[in-house]
Amino acid sequence: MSSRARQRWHMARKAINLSSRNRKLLLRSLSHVILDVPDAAEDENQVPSFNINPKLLADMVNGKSLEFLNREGRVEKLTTTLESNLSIGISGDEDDLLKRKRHFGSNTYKRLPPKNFLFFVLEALKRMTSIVLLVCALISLGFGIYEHGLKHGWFDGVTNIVAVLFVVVVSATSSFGFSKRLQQLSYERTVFKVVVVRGGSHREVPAFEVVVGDVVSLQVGDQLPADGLLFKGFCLKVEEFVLTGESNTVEVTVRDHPFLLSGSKVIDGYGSMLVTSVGMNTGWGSMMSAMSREPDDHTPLQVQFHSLASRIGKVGLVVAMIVFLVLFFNSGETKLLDMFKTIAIFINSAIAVVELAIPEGLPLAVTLTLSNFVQQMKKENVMTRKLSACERMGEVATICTNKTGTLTVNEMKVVEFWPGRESVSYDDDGSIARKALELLNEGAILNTSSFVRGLISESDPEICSSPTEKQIIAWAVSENCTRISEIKRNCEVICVEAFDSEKKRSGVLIRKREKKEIHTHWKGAPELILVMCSHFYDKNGEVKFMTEGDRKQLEDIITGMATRGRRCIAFAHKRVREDSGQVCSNLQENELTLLGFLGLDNQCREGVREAVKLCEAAGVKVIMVTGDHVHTAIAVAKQCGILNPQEDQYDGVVVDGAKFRSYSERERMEKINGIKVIARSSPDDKRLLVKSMKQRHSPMALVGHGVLDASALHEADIGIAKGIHGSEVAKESSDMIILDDSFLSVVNSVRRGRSVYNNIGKFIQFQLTVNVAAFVLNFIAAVSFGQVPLSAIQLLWVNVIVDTLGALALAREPPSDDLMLSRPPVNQSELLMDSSSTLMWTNLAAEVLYQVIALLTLLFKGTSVFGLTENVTHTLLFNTFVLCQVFNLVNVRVMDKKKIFEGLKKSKMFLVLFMITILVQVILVEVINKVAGTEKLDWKQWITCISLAAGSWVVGLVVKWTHEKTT
Ligand SMILES: Nc1ncnc2c1ncn2[C@@H]1O[C@H](COP(=O)(O)OP(=O)(O)OP(=O)(O)O)[C@@H](O)[C@H]1O
Ligand SMILES: [Ca+2]
Repeated sequence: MSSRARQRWHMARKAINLSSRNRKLLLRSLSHVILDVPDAAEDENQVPSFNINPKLLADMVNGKSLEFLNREGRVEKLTTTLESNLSIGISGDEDDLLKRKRHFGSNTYKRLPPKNFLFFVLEALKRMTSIVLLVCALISLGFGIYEHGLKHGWFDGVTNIVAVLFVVVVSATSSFGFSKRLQQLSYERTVFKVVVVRGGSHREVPAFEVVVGDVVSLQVGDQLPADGLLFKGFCLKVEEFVLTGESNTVEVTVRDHPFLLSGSKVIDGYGSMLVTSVGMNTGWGSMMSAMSREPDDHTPLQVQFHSLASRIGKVGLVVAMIVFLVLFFNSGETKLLDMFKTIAIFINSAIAVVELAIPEGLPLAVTLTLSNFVQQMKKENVMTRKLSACERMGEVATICTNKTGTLTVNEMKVVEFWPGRESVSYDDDGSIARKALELLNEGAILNTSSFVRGLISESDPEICSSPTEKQIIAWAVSENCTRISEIKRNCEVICVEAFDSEKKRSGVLIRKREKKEIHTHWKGAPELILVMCSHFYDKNGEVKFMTEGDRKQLEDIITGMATRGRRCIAFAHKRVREDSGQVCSNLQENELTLLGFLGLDNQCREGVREAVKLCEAAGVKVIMVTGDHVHTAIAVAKQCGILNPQEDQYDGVVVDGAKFRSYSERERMEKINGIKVIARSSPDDKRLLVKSMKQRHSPMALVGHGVLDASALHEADIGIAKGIHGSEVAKESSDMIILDDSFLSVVNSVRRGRSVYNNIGKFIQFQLTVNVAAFVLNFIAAVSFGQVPLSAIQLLWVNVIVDTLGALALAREPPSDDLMLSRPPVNQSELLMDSSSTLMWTNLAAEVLYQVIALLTLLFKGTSVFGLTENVTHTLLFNTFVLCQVFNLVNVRVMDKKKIFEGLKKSKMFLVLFMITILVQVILVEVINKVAGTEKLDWKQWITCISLAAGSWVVGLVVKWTHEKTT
């Protein structure tokens, strides 16, 4: 026996032994028992893996019990108990992770089982129209059997029932598919990554893989993946998640308040935590579990169409009743038996009228289109978090975007260095004063919230941080040969003020271990740093007092750099006297010495200029909201084509954030139209911008990334977070995430959003043409002949084409390029009413008119003029009707273009469905005549049908041509 087989045999024997001891286990399936055993076997050998009860740990953090923590010997002791290490984390190998998951559980939460298909079928069955139709179909079945006996009488009744069930299944499928999509979205919404330290190196892992004992690095904007204890941190503030759903800001400190709750958000500072409970042991986990049922996120269009479909259905019912009554009172039957016979036929007609009238296809088409949108967008680097965003994207009239990484590439480059008043070019002999440069490097390395991923490689470390900080550190390392580990070894960080877009600067307080000195380092937007300085280092390394003249000169340097499009960062420093042992905890903000400026170049992304142009053509305004200097903003805006080369700061197109904030509400509303760039903005400006836009009822999309952008993202019509450099908090408040951070993806989703409306418009046109044409035809036929001309199975087939094939074929139509050209954004409230839909309505009316006339002529004249039998006439009618719809589908696909075959080759789905429909139609007419109630047609008759159907193309062309001439 191989060792593996022996092992399994061994396990199985153990299992049986075990289960015979424990009767309960036997009740479970055997495979389950066998799988369970390895734990038991292992547990027997190395009894309890961790000497602590997960429940107690959970209670400690939830109850914030310092007492318990102290009893357990604080974080240090707990770390040992949890077999972790505060500096190198857990080992993170498979066995270790498995052991932790077994004892403490994994960081996932139980989800309620999703609603199954049957649920939706029952839902659909419960609708009034379905019930009425089903009852009618049953009655018609009863009459059929009564009249013709079981053998011959069941057919029509059963076909009717199938037709009703078909309607039910279609609407259930669409709701089911939609609920699955929502579930997928709600799952994707909860997935995020965190940085953990395992085996001594930083790694990014999905939050649900975090285990108890993990050391997690926390930065501004992170979401806490689990409950835990802070053991190292600076000015860490979190917005705490409370079970009631409220949130409040809490300062977390290592000594007095180290408790961190899962689901909270870091809004300031940074730190590291030790994970103590995960998954269902946390308050967040149990809440998420309770909420895991898919949210009710129906989009406006869906709501609109659901109610439209059910309203039409009800109207259909009423009309059917009228048809029935008219027929009944006109029939003049007196004998009871005959009366029943007639009723049965009338009921069949009534069902036909209603079935064709209900556009179940509408909600289905919307659902399919939206699903398709989400899928396609994912391929194009956009993750949809809220389904309604798909539609709203098509309405967007303004896109407010930041600059760095979105309009520009994610990478920056240090291209200018000004120690003091002179710039340094690297071709120089490197005669920069050592002292100042050393301090600057120190500031660059320590005054940051970045961390090095993996093991530190001194020459080329992989730094995780914002593009700015990444570049600054890379510059210090490569140009100045700074050794990160050496600096970190020599200095201890005492206090930190982390960078955020509001403060626009960051600072640290460090203690030099050897020299016993304390230093303050600041870096940030140069104007802000300059005002804190009283001295400066000049190029030769001398500290000089900053006269007004010097200050002016330095300001000019800053403006000059900005005009060249650089992001400028100033560095300043101060040595603070070591007060004997006294803990120094605040950063000094005056009398600093300026160390120098760095200028970072940030090129525009490829294609941004074209994308901005495209937006302009599409009537979408682009506003750049950046934290950068006014001149930097102008330079970059000109590069991207947001500003014309002549436009200037003084034209009202560019405003300073401070000025924008100071406007009164009215002023802001007046000016907002002209604004194209907001510079030196704070996150609050974005909120003000969103608010004003909302007041103007102009739908807007906002791109954001920082933690402070969250509320603006939330309030914007469409909040778009950046995938790479966006904080978790920003992502959480967004409707969409651009995974590649690129502005091009935003523009692309506008195009896709428009195609959602476009495709739905096409489908409405198609579906309503069939509905109305069939309805009118059947109504007239029923009233004049007492019977609809189509047999039950023919009706069923027509309904299949109408409700599903059309939706399937049109929902996947790729967006055409001209969706963005010379077309204003869609206006939701005017949907189906605005100018672009006039064509749709005219088209619809013309098609219906043509079809009804053609078909009625066939119906009324078929027998009398052409001498056809009644059955051949009806087959001709049926065939022409179906072919008309298929031809019209081709016509509708391109809506307003005259070249109806353009791009047809690319629409694979469309072609396949087109072929299938025609094939089935041929089979119905030529092969299964008996079942379908048709008569074989000769080639002349086929040509007649096809020519009549092709008439719908002619009608379409005429309408499009007239539309073009009149507009
Ligand atoms: N890590 C940092 N440390 C210190 N100062 C910074 C840092 N990053 C940026 N700054 C300074 O703060 C200013 C604003 O930067 P911020 O990152 O807030 O811009 P933003 O609002 O995100 O704009 P955008 O992303 O459009 O460029 C910059 O011009 C720069 O001078
Ligand atoms: Ca229908």
